[in-house]
Amino acid sequence: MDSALSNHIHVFQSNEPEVQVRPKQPFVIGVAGGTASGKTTVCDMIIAQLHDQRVVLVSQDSFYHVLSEEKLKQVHEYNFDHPDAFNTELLFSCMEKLKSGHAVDIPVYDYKSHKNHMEPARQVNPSDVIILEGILVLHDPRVRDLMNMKIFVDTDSDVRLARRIQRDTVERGRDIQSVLDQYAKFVKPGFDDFILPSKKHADIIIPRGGDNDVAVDLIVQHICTKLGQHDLCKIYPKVFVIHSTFQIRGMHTLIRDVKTRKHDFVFYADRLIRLVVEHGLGHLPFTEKQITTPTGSVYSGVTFFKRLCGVSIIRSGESMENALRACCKGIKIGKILIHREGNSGRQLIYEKLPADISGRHVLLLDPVLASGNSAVKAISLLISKGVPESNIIFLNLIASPEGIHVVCKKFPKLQIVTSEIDVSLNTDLHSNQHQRNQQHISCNLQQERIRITVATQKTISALNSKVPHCQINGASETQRKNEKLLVVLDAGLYWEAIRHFSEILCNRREHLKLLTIPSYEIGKLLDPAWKSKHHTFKYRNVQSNLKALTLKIQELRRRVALEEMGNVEYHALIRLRQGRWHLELGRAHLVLGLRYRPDHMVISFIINVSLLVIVILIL
Ligand SMILES: Nc1ncnc2c1ncn2[C@@H]1O[C@H](COP(=O)(O)OP(=O)(O)O)[C@@H](O)[C@H]1O
Ligand SMILES: Nc1ccn([C@@H]2O[C@H](COP(=O)(O)O)[C@@H](O)[C@H]2O)c(=O)n1
Repeated sequence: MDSALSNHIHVFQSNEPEVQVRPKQPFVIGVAGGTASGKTTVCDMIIAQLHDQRVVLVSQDSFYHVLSEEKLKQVHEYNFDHPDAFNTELLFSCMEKLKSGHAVDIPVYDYKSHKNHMEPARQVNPSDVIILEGILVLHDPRVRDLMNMKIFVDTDSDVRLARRIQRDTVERGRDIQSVLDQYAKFVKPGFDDFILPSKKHADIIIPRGGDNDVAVDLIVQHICTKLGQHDLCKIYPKVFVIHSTFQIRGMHTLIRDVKTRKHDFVFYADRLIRLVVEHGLGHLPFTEKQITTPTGSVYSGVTFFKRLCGVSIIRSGESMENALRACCKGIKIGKILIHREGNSGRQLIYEKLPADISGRHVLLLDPVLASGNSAVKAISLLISKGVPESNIIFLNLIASPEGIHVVCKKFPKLQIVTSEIDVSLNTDLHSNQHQRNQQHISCNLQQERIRITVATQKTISALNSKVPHCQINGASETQRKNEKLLVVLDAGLYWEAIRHFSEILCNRREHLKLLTIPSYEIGKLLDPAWKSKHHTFKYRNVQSNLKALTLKIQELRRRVALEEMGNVEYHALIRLRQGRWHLELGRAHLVLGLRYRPDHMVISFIINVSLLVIVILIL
């Protein structure tokens, strides 16, 4: 160690206990690149964007060896672009101290005098983010290993030379000739021999340096995510965030982008969901197992825990079901529907859970954990059904810090697996961004359902006017039931609507009931107990040569058997375009009826025509 320099670069202990001073490790970023590539400019941009974090910048230049008077006299012969020009031992020890939460004093380098300014030295305090910048910061493996993120600023050499001439003549007291001589003799060879080869260690290469604000934005977002996750994962050891890579950040960027098209959104959301599900499965218990391979050797492995089930929080949770099914063949999936009342109130509307759920590990599915209120309601329900808290793994794509606090404080043994903790969900949980996230997550299901729901609501209100109120016990009760029914229908739970609200539904006119709630037959498959005496249409009457329709019914049966209740193309089944109403419904019914039940249809057709004639005659 240079004695002159080490006198002035010292490391000191904080007086307070370590854990109180720095409860977490700082995030260390190394920024390397050729001379005048824009390293300092990129660092300044990162620091400006990380305005709410404590960031310190350390320059490798501060660790140039102190030159003897003799060397200073021949300074134009000195190679400042060789690794040996730096006191890397001291640099390493300072960075190590900073990383472990200790403050250090570092001198400020003066390029005009080629000296480290001893007085005053710069005190660098431990911070959330430490950026180490310099031409050769990626050269030494020990220094590299201290870094959480390694960046290489890659700028064209002609541009760098031009900048260097300008900068060194204006700011560093050099003339053009000396800059060019130094460049040819030391700077360029140093770049080729040491700086450029260190590029391979970089995690991120930024072409065009400070001009590349997209790269800087991505880096800042990544750092913010890491910083947010550090805190929460430390406070709550049962919170697991899947390892963030630029692939994952890229997918998150896409699913948040308002310009992303629906099918791209679904594709990337599905990819992320799959990663979360796979990660979540890794948190399940296992038992050790030895097997014999085809070559006769014994392999000591593990076997998965088999008593599992999924539970999705309707509606967005359903968008995670396919990923779970793809990973766990034949897994049972239950459902919980929670209705929001005001900002914090939640009402449980509907639940369908495996009867033996108390003996299973439960993967609770909801892509967005925002306020945590719905999650708390759903988890409380699972616990009331006998599921131990520690047997629940809550899987989501995006979690807000607030949601994590709410859930983890109430259920400290429950595990949360998420792909990202998003602080922006905190600021306004009911903001447009949040709503967009929610809509995005479930858009593939929702768009379908909204159309069906609007149509169904119209039908229900149209039908209500036709149902004599005396058939139901009291108008207010009817209203309440209708309201509940609409929520259930809104969730696409048609068979459940039929099962629980049969007294409202069974008095509807036949064809409208059939056409607006075509899942009736599926409901029957699920629960043969419900029967309507008014109902006449039977899909089993469909002629066997109508292959397409038969295949569709088989497909529906298969999906019902798998308990896959969402996303069924009901309209396609009845050959009706979605979003169409009265006329097309009537026409579709007439066509279907005439084809499959001509006897019935002809009679009702005659009755209708007769009624029409009577009305015309009266008028
Ligand atoms: N994108 C840019 N466009 C124009 N000039 C730039 C740009 N980035 C940096 N510079 C200039 O180039 C010189 C070197 O930039 P700097 O960020 O200090 O590079 P380094 O830290 O890699 O030596 C400075 O004078 C700076 O103002
Ligand atoms: N006394 C010195 C020390 C260093 N240099 C040159 O500075 C370059 C590194 O600084 P950047 O800001 O350009 O990254 C390096 O290439 C050295 O040649 C110097 O000229 N004099």
